[in-house]
Amino acid sequence: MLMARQRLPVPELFQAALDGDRSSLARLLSLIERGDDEAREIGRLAYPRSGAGYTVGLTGAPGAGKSTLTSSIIGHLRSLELEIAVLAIDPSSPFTGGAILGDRVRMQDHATDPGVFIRSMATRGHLGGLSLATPEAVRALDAIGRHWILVETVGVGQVEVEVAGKADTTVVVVNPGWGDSVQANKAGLMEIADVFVINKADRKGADETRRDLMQMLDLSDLDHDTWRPPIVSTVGTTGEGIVELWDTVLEHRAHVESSGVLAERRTFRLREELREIIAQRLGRRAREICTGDRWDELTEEVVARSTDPWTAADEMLVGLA
Ligand SMILES: Nc1nc2c(ncn2[C@@H]2O[C@H](COP(=O)(O)OP(=O)(O)OP(=O)(O)O)[C@@H](O)[C@H]2O)c(=O)[nH]1
Repeated sequence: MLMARQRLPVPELFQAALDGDRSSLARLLSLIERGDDEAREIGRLAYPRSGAGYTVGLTGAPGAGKSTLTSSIIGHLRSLELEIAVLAIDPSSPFTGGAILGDRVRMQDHATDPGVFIRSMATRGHLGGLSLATPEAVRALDAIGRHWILVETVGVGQVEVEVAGKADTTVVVVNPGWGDSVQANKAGLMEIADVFVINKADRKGADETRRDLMQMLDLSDLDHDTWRPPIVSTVGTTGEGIVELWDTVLEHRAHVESSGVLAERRTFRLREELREIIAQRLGRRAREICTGDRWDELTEEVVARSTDPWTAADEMLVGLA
């Protein structure tokens, strides 16, 4: 049965996922992660069916408690009888699927609940891959009817912040005494945060952290006229503050929907994605045309200084048309 499913053509796999088959959905996401022709085929099938879903990004330094919080959020949404999908993105890891999930024991609490779909995605060695694979995976989940999609990214580096910042609502998780762990990218986190969470609020220093954040928001030159990121305190391990956190996410959603900010953000993101698709295709074309006799000759001419790299590139680029 498993082998048969592995070999199913994409349209049938997609239909099986639409009919609720979880392993077909998992397989679709693996193909998306791989990023070859089948991924594009899935993209074409998913796109017209997507659009109703809403993504909530969760990011923060390793160990900030993202998985614990995600698990509590899942519990809350399930108590409201909502279905949910979680994508755990790890840009720095070459591992995928089960490898990371194995560590996410807390999330495993929900592993047998059909209303919850959890999946890890990694770079598979090419960093650019995730920037295209993540929105594609979100659309596939959206298309099969998961309308709440949580995207958790591990880490606070540039790539993680970029991936997290592409959600409809972005939640940045910090801890008491957070300063040092995220020093390198405080500005980046400030820029993407729609909601701040001080998790581990049971530890000392939570009040100072709140004051720090308030001060940073006061000093920030970001446009907070219509929405100033609220700060919510949580204790992920007990679930304290989770309802307030979720209500704040809902408030933010209502704000971006009614103000037109959501439509603007989505248009911007799609434009960026389109640019990225074109850049990747042009990159591939470039590799294709940079072979053969004329390429070898031109390289030699550049080495011999009988021509310069720019003139040589101009000649090769004629082949791109
Ligand atoms: N005291 C306290 N501990 C917490 C709280 N939330 C999470 N923890 C603990 O913090 C540790 C890290 O939590 P995780 O949820 O694994 O953190 P994470 O951010 O997902 O970590 P990575 O996946 O490694 O990035 C675990 O031992 C949790 O039990 C909290 O509110 N208070």
